[in-house]
Amino acid sequence: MAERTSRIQGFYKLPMGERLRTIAEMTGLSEDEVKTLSNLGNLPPEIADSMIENVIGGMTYPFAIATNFKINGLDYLVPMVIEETSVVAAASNAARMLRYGEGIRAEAGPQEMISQIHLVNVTAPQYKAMKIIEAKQEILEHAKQQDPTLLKYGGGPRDLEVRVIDSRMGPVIIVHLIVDVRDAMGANTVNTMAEAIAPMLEKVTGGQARLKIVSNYATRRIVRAWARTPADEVGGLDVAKKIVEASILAEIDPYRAVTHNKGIMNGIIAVALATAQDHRAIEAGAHAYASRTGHYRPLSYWEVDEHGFLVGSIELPLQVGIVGGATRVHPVAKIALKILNVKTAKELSEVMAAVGLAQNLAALRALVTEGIQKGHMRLHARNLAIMAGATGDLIDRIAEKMISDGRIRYDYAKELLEKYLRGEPT
Ligand SMILES: CC(C)(COP(=O)([O-])OP(=O)([O-])OC[C@H]1O[C@@H](n2cnc3c(N)ncnc32)[C@H](O)[C@@H]1OP(=O)([O-])[O-])[C@@H](O)C(=O)NCCC(=O)NCCSC(=O)C[C@@](C)(O)CC(=O)[O-]
Ligand SMILES: NC(=O)C1=CN([C@@H]2O[C@H](COP(=O)(O)OP(=O)(O)OC[C@H]3O[C@@H](n4cnc5c(N)ncnc54)[C@H](OP(=O)(O)O)[C@@H]3O)[C@@H](O)[C@H]2O)C=CC1
Repeated sequence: MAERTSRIQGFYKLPMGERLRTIAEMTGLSEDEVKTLSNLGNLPPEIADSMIENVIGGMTYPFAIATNFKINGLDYLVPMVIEETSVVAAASNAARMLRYGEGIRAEAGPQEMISQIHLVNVTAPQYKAMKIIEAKQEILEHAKQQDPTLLKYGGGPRDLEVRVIDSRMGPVIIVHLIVDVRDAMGANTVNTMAEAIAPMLEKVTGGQARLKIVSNYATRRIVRAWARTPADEVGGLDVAKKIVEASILAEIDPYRAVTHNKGIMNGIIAVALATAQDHRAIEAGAHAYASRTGHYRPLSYWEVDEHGFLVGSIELPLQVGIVGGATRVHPVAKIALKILNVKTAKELSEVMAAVGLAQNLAALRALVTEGIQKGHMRLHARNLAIMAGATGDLIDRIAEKMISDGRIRYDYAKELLEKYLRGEPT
């Protein structure tokens, strides 16, 4: 085995196969392990090697379709990529409960991103803030020139906002460039514009521009979804009221709110992965929004209305695109968008918010009725059987036996496997 060291100068310059061999030799990977790792699945090697750096192989997650979604009166087949059992089943389950009327309603506002330009060493910052406002049209015009394609699609810079913030290094000026990015996630677009206008801002203020970068706190890209369904769809008024109690717990206790929101993100991130979105940006923005009052809150609420219907609503920022980033590079993301059949980034964000709301309902309903483990662990039983070493039809036999015995555990899966292999009765 070659010496194990992390200092590998010029590793990135090696061809992908050589990088893999280098790592395999250093870490003692077997031939089988090398073969598994080098399988890029449905990603062509040249794409894999250019999407990120130092690539040595691929890792495939399952690609699934959540069924039953009716959003704004339209049926959607929702692609999901995720490693967690029961998320897709749960989304489909709740989507079925929310098909009443037009199904889940969803509405996103303009697709505006914020880019920040951070100015330091500005003398008389309050006055200079006014001078920036005075030069606004000229600055926006310059920003516009950076992206003719975006202008062609009706997007482009919309506004400039200026704040003076006190800090431990004295006052700093933060300029927000607001850009309608149309169907792109928009980070690259607005970063280019921010860098282009920074010298103008330096000239106007006499200060120095430091950071010029998108803000992932995408408060100008809010999406809302809401749904109303007869209580019978979720198991009756008693269940509906318990779902409301669970929702209230998330409102008063951040320890619960974080898990409540995690359940929402199960659905949103699964769609984000299937369509190759920047899911870190989505997560960061969503959790910041959940804390906007200074207190971490749930992103969704459940209530019972005056007719005894269960009603739910969700509001969060979503920064997603159907062009740009990896969305048109990854062949599977392109297929996902085709299956989803969304025409704009706005529509994609509406679908994602609706999925988040349904995902949340499925989890809360399970939590206030049979508990999460029953449905989740039933579906997880096959994973445990595989982890224990089962193959072929033994996977289902072991999973079913664990479910019927109510003992869905790894040690029991192992015990059953050994018994089956020895031909003993179980
Ligand atoms: C798991 C279910 C759906 C079973 O639920 P069930 O009542 O046994 O399902 P069912 O057999 O009555 O089927 C109802 C529908 O569910 C779907 N469905 C049902 N089974 C499948 C399956 N195998 N594969 C795909 N889809 C499935 C399917 O759409 C089906 O409709 P149909 O097609 O028959 O007309 C239910 O128990 C459930 O919704 N559980 C919630 C599970 C969940 O939320 N999992 C997320 C992971 S846990 C977590 O990370 C988040 C959490 C929970 O901590 C968040 C929080 O605390 O808020
Ligand atoms: N903090 C963050 O979130 C950061 C994220 N990123 C990354 O940035 C990427 C996303 O940036 P993004 O700007 O979307 O990517 P791209 O630059 O790849 O795509 C946007 C470009 O697509 C072109 N375009 C074509 N059709 C349209 C349309 N209908 N609507 C809008 N634009 C259109 C535009 O011009 P043209 O064709 O002229 O390019 C536009 O500038 C992601 O990979 C993300 O991970 C990068 C830095 C920081």
